[in-house]
Amino acid sequence: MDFVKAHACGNDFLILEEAVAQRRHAELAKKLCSRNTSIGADGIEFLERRAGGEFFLRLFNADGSEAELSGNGTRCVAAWLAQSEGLTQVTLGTHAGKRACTVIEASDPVYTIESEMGVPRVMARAIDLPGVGIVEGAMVNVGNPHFVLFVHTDDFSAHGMSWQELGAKISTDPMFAHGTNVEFVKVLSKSEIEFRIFERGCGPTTSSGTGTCASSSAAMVLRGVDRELTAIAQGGAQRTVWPSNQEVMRLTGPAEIICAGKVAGL
Ligand SMILES: N[C@@H](CCC[C@H](N)C(=O)O)C(=O)O
Repeated sequence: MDFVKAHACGNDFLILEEAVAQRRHAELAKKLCSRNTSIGADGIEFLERRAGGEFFLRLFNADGSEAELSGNGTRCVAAWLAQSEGLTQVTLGTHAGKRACTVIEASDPVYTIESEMGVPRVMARAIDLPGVGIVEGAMVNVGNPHFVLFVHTDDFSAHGMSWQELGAKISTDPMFAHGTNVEFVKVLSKSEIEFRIFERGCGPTTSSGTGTCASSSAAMVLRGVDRELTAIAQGGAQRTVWPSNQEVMRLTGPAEIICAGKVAGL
């Protein structure tokens, strides 16, 4: 079975052709994303080639759960199609709708790509978390679900817990029927935020495309920061542009093709 591995600011993905999955998506994700016993990744993008040259992506997290989309994963696939097929503009279907990607700089194997990420929906919300109490934040939908908290601590801790510990609790709390991604956001200035990510289905990651959009849109709507932002995660910075609440957000960041190979025994 052929695979490609790519990453965007350390958020890493395997890319497999949908045709090889044969309904084993969840099983393959759990197996191949394992970092000690297989290739290792935060998720798998299954790339389906449809009639008329259209593409469709199904994203499975490392725990085998299926998500609506990934921002970084989508960009990794766009980078792969740029490298392997010379496509500099590509629209990729996802369960959250189509995402148009444009290569704005190619320095193989690193591609800088701008993606249209849909219209974020931001709703301020306080949740009552068992054993923790009331947690103020925002539910944000950018195609997939996010809960964004604003923090002021140096280490992104909140409510007396590390962000990893609190992120795990929020991500799996039953009030989120389908689970949620969680971001801990610090506003550094009108034009810059820094954040940490606890991802539904894989835990802490060094970057997230949808997490970048969720954190940025929450900061724009609820903290009045600029509509063009630099959003810094542990794996690097991405840029977001959101002219108004009704418009599509654009996300720009890198994606790097790491390797391609064959999985033994499959
Ligand atoms: N890292 C991704 C998001 C992947 C999906 C997420 N874990 C979910 O379950 O919604 C990104 O870059 O957006």
